[in-house]
Amino acid sequence: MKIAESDLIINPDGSIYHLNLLPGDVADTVITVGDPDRVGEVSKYFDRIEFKKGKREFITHTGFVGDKRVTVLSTGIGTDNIDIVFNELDALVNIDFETREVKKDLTSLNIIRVGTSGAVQPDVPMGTILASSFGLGMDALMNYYIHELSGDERSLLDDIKIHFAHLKNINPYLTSANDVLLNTIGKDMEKGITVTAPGFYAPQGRQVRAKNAVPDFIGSINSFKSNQNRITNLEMETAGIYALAKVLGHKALSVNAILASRVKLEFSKEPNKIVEKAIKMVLERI
Ligand SMILES: O=P(O)(O)O[C@H]1O[C@H](CO)[C@@H](O)[C@H]1O
Ligand SMILES: O=c1cc[nH]c(=O)[nH]1
Repeated sequence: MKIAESDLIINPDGSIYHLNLLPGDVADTVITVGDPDRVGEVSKYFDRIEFKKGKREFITHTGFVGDKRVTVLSTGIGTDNIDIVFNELDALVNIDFETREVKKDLTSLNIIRVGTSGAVQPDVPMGTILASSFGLGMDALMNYYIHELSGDERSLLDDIKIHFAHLKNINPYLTSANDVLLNTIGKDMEKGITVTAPGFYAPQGRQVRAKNAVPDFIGSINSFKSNQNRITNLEMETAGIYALAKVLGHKALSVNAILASRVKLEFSKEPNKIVEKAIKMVLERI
C-alpha cells in the first residue's frame, strides 16, 4: 500500500522531513543522544567520518569505528521528539521512497541511547553508568500506538499500575530492553527500571517555584519493588525509545550517565566526565 504524501513527507532533495537524511545515510548501528552538542563528542572517536548533516535539533554524523559503520544522531528532549526520530529512522530503512511502499525485507537497527539521568536510589551514586532493563513511560506517547506486551512486561506493569494508582490521569507503559544488547553493551553495568517523565521539573518531582501537585514523587518511585525489579533513575526518552523500537522491529538499549542523585539532593560538578565515560563504554562494546 502506497503511503500518502501527507503521512510520509519527503523533502524536494529526497530526504526525510525532519531528520534531513537520505535512505542509505543510516548505519545499522545508531547511537542516539539528547543533546545536539553530544553528537560530536561521540563522533570524535570515529576512525573516519563519512558525513555530517542536520536540521533543527536533529544532528547526524555517520562514520566508521574500525570497520563498523555507525550513525550518531541527536533527538533533542522528550518523547514527542522520539516519535519523530523513530518513525523517520524506520522509514529511511524500511520504506522504498520511490514507490512509498514498505519494503519486503525489513531492516532491524541496533539503537543505543547515551543519555543523562538522575538516580532515585541511595546506592546508585552520581557517576554510575546504568543500563535500563525496562523503560517505564509516564508520558502519553504510547496512548497513540497499538503495542503489545510480553507476559513479563504485562505482570510487571500490572504491579506498577497498582503501586502508582494514586497518580491520576497517567496511563504508564512499559517495555523491556533488547536482551542481547542489555547483556553485551550493558554487561557489568548497574541495571534497573528507568522512568521516562514528560518534563524535567514537577514531572520528575522537582520543585523550584511552581508548586508540585504530586507529593513525594521520588519516594513513590524509589519504593516500588516487584521481585528483583526496582526503579533506579529518571529521564525523558528511554520508554518511548524502547516502546517504538519494539513496535517497529528494532533493537534498543538505553545507557544512562547518572548526573544527579535525587535522594542525596546532589548534581554533578563534572557532568561531561560522566558522559564521556558512558560514550567510551558504548563505543568499545558496539
Ligand atoms: O542528556 P539527554 O540525552 O538529553 O537526556 C536527559 O537530559 C535532558 C534533560 O536535561 C532530557 O533529554 C533527559 O532525558
Ligand atoms: O535528573 C535528571 C538529570 C538529567 N536528565 C533528567 O531528565 N533528569
